[in-house]
This record gives sequence, structure tokens and C-alpha cells, in this order.
Amino acid sequence: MPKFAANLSFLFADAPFSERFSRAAAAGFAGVEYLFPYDWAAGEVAAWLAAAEVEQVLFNLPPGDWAKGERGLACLPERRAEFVDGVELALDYAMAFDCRQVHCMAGLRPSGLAESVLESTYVANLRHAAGRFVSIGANVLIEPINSRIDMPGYWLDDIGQALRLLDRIGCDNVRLQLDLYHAQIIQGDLARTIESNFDRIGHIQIADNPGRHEPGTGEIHYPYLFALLDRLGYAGWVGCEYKPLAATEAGLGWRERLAGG
Ligand SMILES: O=C(O)[C@@H](O)C(=O)CO
Ligand SMILES: [Mg+2]
Repeated sequence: MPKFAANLSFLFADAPFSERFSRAAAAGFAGVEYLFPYDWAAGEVAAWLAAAEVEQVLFNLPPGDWAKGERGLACLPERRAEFVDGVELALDYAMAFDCRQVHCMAGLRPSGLAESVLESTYVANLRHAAGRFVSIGANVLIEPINSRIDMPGYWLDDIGQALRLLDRIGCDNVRLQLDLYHAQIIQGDLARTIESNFDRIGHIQIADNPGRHEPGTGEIHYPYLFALLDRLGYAGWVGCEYKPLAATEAGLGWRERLAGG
């Protein structure tokens, strides 16, 4: 059975953020992830992790002004300095949490700039982040996110594009964050996508489609995919990044039903 991490931006959302760590532990999760820790001091979050005895699996680099609709900075040439500052801030948090993976969001496609400019900015920024995070033995992840339903305008919205960018970036510690919910909307063919890119995958996330709810509520055949991950010897985490249909705990039966644990 894969190792499941609770995404605390999605699960246990009826509780204050500080309480979600112990809720996740009580529900049997040994690892947690979430979008952003920056509203809290790193030491404060580290204490919640330690008290709950859960591992910090992943969090995101600062995304720009999320409340105003920004969704990352990495492809935006005019935001280079802010990106570099964000890398340093995230590095401090990663060290405080002993966390080995961060997700770098690409940003929304700006109007009036050539694709080649966005791409070269993105590649330079990812190389910079990779160089900083390699110093603590951490990976920087890139995640294709569907721009049709969930994030209109998101620049990195195609699996092939992400793979080409990984080639161009050319750093061993930059890897693919494969969110199977987004991948299903983007192109489907999930088992082959996992299998043919297995050595580039640093992290996997799950939800069903449509609705982005618990595995087993939609069209994705998760028993097959979980068995495939086991057969391939996937040693990483699988982040549960779904919107619970009711209380999080009430909907966790899919782990036993679909993954046998
Ligand atoms: O899939 C997602 O939405 C997340 O993994 C993320 O990092 C940005 O929202
Ligand atoms: Mg995701």
C-alpha cells in the first residue's frame, strides 16, 4: 500500500490549521502536506508537527499574492527578485521542518510576452531554486495543473510540457509532482503516464474526477493505480489532496477499500 499523506489545505478544514496536524495523526496519517505555511512562524509549525509526530512531506514556495489570484511566480520575468526572496524564505521553513520536497508554482500566463521569454525565465528560476535546495538534500517539484476547470490561465498545464521543461532544466533534484486528478483532466492515460515517467516522479497527489472528492467517488480506477505503484516499488508519498464530501474522517474508508490498508 502506498504511503498516504494528508493535505491539510484540503482535509480537516473544519478545524483551525494548528489542530489539523493531530487530527491527521489520529486518522492514521504519518505524513502531512499543505499549500503554504507562511502565515505562521516556522518554529510554531514545527512544534505542531512534533506534537502530532507527523512528517512534513511537502509545501509550496510563496506564490505571489494568492488572495489577489496570483498562482506562482516562476514564469514571470518581472517577478524574478521576489521569486529569489521566496526561495530563501521557503528554504528556512524547509530546514525548520526537515522537509525534503517543495513545489514551485509556475504562475498564470501573462499577456503580451513571448512563450520563449516565459520558458527561459521559468528554466532559470527552477535552476536557481534547485541550486539552493540541493544544499539541504531537497527536491524542487513541478506540477502540471489543469487550466480548464481548476486554474484557468495556469501556464504549466500539460504533462508533455512539464517533461520537456524537466529535460531543459537538467537538474537531478527537480522532479515531477504528478497530481492524478489534474492529469486525468489534462490527458487521462494515467497508468501509462506513471509507468513511462516513473523515474522522474518525486511526488503523487490524488483526488477523483469529476468533483475532486475522495478516491472512489468518480471515474478514476484507483485500485489499479495503487497496485501499479506497489508493483513499481514507488517509495514516495501520495498526497491526499481532495475535497471531502462530508467530515474528513467519515470519508477515509477508501484507504481500506481501494488500497487495502
Ligand atoms: O493541485 C493543486 O492545486 C496543488 O497541488 C497546488 O500546489 C496548487 O494549488
Ligand atoms: Mg496538486
